Amino acid sequence: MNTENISVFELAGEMGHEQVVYCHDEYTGLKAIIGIHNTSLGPALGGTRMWHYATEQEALNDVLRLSRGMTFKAAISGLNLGGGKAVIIGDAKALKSEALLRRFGKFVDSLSGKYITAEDVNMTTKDMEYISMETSHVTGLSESLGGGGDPSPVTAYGSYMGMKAAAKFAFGNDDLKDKKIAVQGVGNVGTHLVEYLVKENAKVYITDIYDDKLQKVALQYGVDVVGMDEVYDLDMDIYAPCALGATINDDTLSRLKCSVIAGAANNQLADENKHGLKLIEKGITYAPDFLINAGGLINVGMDYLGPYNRDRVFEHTQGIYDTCLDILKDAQTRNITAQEAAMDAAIKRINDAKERQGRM
Ligand SMILES: NC(=O)c1ccc[n+]([C@@H]2O[C@H](COP(=O)([O-])OP(=O)(O)OC[C@H]3O[C@@H](n4cnc5c(N)ncnc54)[C@H](O)[C@@H]3O)[C@@H](O)[C@H]2O)c1
Repeated sequence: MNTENISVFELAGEMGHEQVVYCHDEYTGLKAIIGIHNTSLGPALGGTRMWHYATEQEALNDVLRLSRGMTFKAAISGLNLGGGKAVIIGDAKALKSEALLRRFGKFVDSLSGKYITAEDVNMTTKDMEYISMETSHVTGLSESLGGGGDPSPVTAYGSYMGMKAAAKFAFGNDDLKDKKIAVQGVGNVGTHLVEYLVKENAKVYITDIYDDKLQKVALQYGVDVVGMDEVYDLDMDIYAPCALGATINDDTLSRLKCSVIAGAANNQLADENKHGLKLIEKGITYAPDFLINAGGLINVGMDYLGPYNRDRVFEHTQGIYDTCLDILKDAQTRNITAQEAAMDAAIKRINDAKERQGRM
């Protein structure tokens, strides 16, 4: 969609946003936009991203797109939370300061809990600490401050659960022993995922941009390294994208020989509809990304709703297995893509809440 000449109201109307808040502070140089997409299920939770956007329009598009995504992720995860997100415009290295973050915290506070912030790209747990000096509507604080800490192990666990459910659907059982699995990206999430897979005696292959990371993980877990492009031609049962989005596209779909795709990366399908349908045509079972990578959100969400308990977080995240299996069966019955079935389930939960509130 060309959004250049569209007003904020038109854009928000088209995407279903409730509120868009512009935050400005001359002294600290703060320019931020908070997007509150939907609060039917609860307060809108989503991280703050700091990015050097080329234009304000680009920042607006990003915050609207990301906050909308959070609504569906929270809904499908069974959390009583809505979807929101914030962007701070500017180069984090040059502009980020305690004063700017605290000023931003005051803006978050002015929304009285309708929006809850957390970490995202170019933000750290330390930054969350500064924000928390001005508002209690922040989550993702470090463990030393009583927060849930690093969400990546939980995201990896949820992705692992989603992968097992997809395996059950595709192969008739969820045992990953001897399954050939390629993990693309051994960063925070990918490395934890490798650990789960190795424990189950899967045959794991890894790839990454950075050779040092690859060697370290290969040595630690005894797994094989494959080339960054070679991974798409690998003779494998399961492909687990844990690096970038849009790796399922026209090019890779003509090469992938796997039976299952299940990984943590966001927006894996370059074109949700076109490539979702192509996956059905090729007989590849696809575990919807926003469903199976929701462990991180579950971690920060349960941290905010409190009291935080790591065991409860993992228990809730385990539920991704059943949800994923239900979604895959539903998609098959209705002959629609898994992504579409997952979206329908999320929308249904939101509409049920609206109905209870007399808003439908
Ligand atoms: N961290 C979380 O809790 C979380 C939650 C939800 C979704 N995700 C998504 O999961 C993915 C991984 O997150 P992360 O926190 O592990 O990030 P990360 O930055 O720690 O790891 C990503 C890894 O992918 C590698 N990589 C980048 N491009 C690559 C390529 N073309 N081929 C192979 N490797 C490549 C990077 O070198 C890095 O090691 C991201 O898409 C992220 O948006 C993460």
